[in-house]
Amino acid sequence: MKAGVIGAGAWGTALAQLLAADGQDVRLWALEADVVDAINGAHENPLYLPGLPLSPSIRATGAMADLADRDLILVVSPAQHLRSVVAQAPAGVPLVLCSKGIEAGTGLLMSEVAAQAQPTSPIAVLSGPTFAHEVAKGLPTAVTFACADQALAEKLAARIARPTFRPYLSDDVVGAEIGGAVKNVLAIACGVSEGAGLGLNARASLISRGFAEMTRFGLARGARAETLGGLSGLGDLVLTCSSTNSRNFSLGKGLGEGQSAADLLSNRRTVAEGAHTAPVLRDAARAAGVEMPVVEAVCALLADAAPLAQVIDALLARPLRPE
Ligand SMILES: NC(=O)C1=CN([C@@H]2O[C@H](COP(=O)(O)OP(=O)(O)OC[C@H]3O[C@@H](n4cnc5c(N)ncnc54)[C@H](O)[C@@H]3O)[C@@H](O)[C@H]2O)C=CC1
Ligand SMILES: O=C(CO)COP(=O)(O)O
Repeated sequence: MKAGVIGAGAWGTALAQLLAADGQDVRLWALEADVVDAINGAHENPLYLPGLPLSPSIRATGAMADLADRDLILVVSPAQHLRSVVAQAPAGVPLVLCSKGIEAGTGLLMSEVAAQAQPTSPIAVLSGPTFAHEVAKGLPTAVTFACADQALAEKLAARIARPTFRPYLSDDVVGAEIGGAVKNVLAIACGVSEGAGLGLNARASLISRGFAEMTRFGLARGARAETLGGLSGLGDLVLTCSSTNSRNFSLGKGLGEGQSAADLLSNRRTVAEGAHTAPVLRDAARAAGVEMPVVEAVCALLADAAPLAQVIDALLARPLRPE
């Protein structure tokens, strides 16, 4: 069994550790040479997953050609870089997409991007409530594992499942992807609420009304309601909207405390996917005639286009309507 992982950020490193925990040969492609050296030398990733000893059976590389002998590849780059890394991956090898987002410029989901970049590679999606550091420590975790081909899904999920890591199978690839992409934007909204001291009632309302937005958008794009209400939708929404362990929630918290989006987004090493997804999602929703007022509010704050008090007042002053 020869798995490869593309992307040695927090999540790619955690997934490599999960796969290698029983001594399996895992090859991990990293962008940064110092990350390659640290993983191969000291068996750690101080840049993206500090403080966690990694299995010596993970071999890091900076050369995509070193993944040529892999029979399964997990793609874990930031969403906006998925096209370029998948284009460099070996052709025809099953790809498990673990990035969460929508491509700027095209409005495509990650599976659609990957299908364009590697048309001969079978594609699956792994998504759900998964803080990287918890998975790397072996804490219990469940995810949605979606693939149009259910026989392949069973085979691949069995390769990835571990005693504390439980994939649930689905054939709703679009649903799994939309949940993961939209919840990042809603997590920014919940962070804003926290930073501005709006209280727990406000947060619960944002989660519920945000879930209504996710459902409306997902159904319009062909997702199934039960997928959106599952691990990759509601499950991940609840996780990411509740903790400063989430980069998206933390970004929102900064906004809610009055910091500017420009300052919060400049020079960050780690990715807050919701900031990239928000404007693309807003445009896609508008084009589809789907109302997403919470997403619109997040976009206004990210663009530093309106004062926080005005954005909050506008959300609360919307016309009364049936739930
Ligand atoms: N961290 C987490 O707990 C989870 C993250 N994810 C998703 O995984 C994806 C990757 O996130 P993380 O591993 O957290 O990243 P991270 O924020 O820990 O690290 C940033 C990553 O971006 C890479 N990068 C920067 N510029 C790049 C370029 N030009 N081309 C390719 N890669 C580049 C860096 O090498 C690094 O691997 C995101 O879509 C995220 O939403 C999904 C589930 C959990
Ligand atoms: O996707 C995640 C957990 O499932 C990680 O969330 P953040 O990217 O907001 O840290």
